[in-house]
Amino acid sequence: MHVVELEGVGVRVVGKSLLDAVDWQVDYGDHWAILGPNGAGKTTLLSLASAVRHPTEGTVRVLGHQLGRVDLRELRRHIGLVAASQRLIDEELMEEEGATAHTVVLTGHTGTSVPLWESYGESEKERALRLLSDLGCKDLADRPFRVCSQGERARIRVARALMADPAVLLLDEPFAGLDLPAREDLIAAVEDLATTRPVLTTVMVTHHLEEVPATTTHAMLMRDARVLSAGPASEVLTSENLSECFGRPLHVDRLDGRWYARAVRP
Ligand SMILES: Nc1ncnc2c1ncn2[C@@H]1O[C@H](COP(=O)(O)OP(=O)(O)OP(=O)(O)O)[C@@H](O)[C@H]1O
Repeated sequence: MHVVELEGVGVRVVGKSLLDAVDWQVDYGDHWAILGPNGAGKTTLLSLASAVRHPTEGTVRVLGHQLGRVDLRELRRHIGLVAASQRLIDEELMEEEGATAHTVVLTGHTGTSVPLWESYGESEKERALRLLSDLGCKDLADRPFRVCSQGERARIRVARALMADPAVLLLDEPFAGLDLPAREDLIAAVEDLATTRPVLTTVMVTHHLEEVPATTTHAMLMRDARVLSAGPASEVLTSENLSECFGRPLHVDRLDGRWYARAVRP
């Protein structure tokens, strides 16, 4: 069984194809990075993998369950999603209520945007603290989420997503708006997760090759609603493939396991 499996998948809205003829398999313990220009279809792909939407055609299976034949809410309990689009809905309430970072992580246990205190025992409270510590933000436990920096919030969000002990963690542009140290802290935290949780599968959407963690095992390049290339990261993230994907000559370097891209000068 695959964690995520797409066969001949298309997603269409009136007059527009958001995904076209996509085949994809994610296995347990894989760490995928998905790259592509704006509008390529990356977020649409994640919305299928996170059981948020159905395909217009083809088959999507997540954790062995075919979308369309399963209770999506039940399935979503096993999927950790950190997406910019969720932020406004989930976090505004908690900010207004003055919730601490620890409380925000606890709400991941119930999958709610307000804390349900009767559902949290000592073991959940300790687990939330441990997750904050795993993400390198132990000292933030009692700090109001409202005052946490963007970089701290990004790591708290990952801790919250892990609170439900998901089989797969989906990260949609987790580095958006982070400065360099905050970006590097989050990359280090994601790399640590790959070491400390070998069975956790991750899929990350990002715009920048520099943000791809060294622990990434597989990559997909998307363009115009289609998959341009997908497979082992070292085979996919080449100068030739990246140049085709972003539509200009790029040179790709690899250093200490990370990837870097720059434009080829004429
Ligand atoms: N409901 C919709 N109706 C019409 N067009 C849509 C709809 N949802 C998405 N799109 C369009 O489909 C395309 C793919 O969107 P998607 O968000 O998947 O791209 P993306 O690769 O994540 O882009 P970005 O890097 O800019 O976030 C975009 O051009 C977007 O405007």
